[in-house]
Amino acid sequence: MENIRIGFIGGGRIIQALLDGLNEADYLDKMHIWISCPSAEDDKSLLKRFNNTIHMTTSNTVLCNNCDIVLFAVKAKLIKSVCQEIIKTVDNERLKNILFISIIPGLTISTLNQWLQTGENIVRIMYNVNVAKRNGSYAISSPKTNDNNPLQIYLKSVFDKVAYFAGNVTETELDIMCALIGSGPAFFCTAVEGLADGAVKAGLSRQLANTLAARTMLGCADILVSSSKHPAELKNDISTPAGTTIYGLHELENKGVRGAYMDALMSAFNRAQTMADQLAKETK
Ligand SMILES: NC(=O)C1=CN([C@@H]2O[C@H](COP(=O)(O)OP(=O)(O)OC[C@H]3O[C@@H](n4cnc5c(N)ncnc54)[C@H](OP(=O)(O)O)[C@@H]3O)[C@@H](O)[C@H]2O)C=CC1
Ligand SMILES: O=C(O)[C@@H]1CCC=N1
Repeated sequence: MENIRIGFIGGGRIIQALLDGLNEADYLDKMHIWISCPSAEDDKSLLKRFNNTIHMTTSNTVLCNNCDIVLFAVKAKLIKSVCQEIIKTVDNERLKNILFISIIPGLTISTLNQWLQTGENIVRIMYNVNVAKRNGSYAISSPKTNDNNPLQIYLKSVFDKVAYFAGNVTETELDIMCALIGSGPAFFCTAVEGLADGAVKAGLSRQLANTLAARTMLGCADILVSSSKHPAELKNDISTPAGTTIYGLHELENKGVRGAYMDALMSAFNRAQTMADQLAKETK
């Protein structure tokens, strides 16, 4: 297992978050990691940042020829051309031995399979930027035939170092999780930013307001995760009758904050499904 080589096609923000987390787990130097991206030749900042523990190339073909697991981490609009490039340039037998992973929202295993034509060696994963601090969440969607695949077992052991495993789920559930865990950090950031802005308006310094808003969210999440308390219970514990909190909560209800979060989740989920449909049409 220790000799398994993982390649990332695309080395952007979500891959760097994963590498940060694995580095913090003291695991990066025990792995064999390749990254391919157009800027690999000119930009050595990732090599520096990870102490040359990774290999970088501009060639997706070189990466596929050197890796057992290949994870697609490019923008959705590029994925078809990347797959076409790979099937043209990499030997067919080699392609069949690779476990392909996609973290691209919506993109289904069936669409990827039509482009790659390598059988059932395709798995979808969704995870989030929180892996950078080993506090991520992830889920897998894969054909049953991959359950005992040593490459998938190894991949899971890697993600387990930096993220909570939400389970083996259907592809629709993975799209819901894309909205909840993938986009969720951005949704929470808007709450942190709004609360901090309010504190600044009331007179607190920007730095203190940002730090305290974020730390308040962190502490609250810790209680909810460790106690399995319902969020409404914690909210009720905090709300003194005729006190400050219930006045603030009334404002949030007047502005429809819960409906706004529900709409945000549904909109992100629907977007993943629309992207899936658009990508599926590209196979025709
Ligand atoms: N950001 C997030 O929180 C999450 C993102 N995702 C998904 O992951 C994917 C990547 O997202 P993210 O990391 O944020 O995006 P970024 O824009 O940060 O990174 C994209 C990467 O793709 C590389 N790239 C561009 N063209 C090619 C090519 N032809 N071959 C190989 N690599 C290429 C870029 O390289 P260069 O810089 O050299 O151009 C860059 O390293 C997206 O599909 C996104 O939806 C999924 C879950 C969470
Ligand atoms: O915004 C996006 O499309 C990606 C997927 C989840 C988080 N970022």
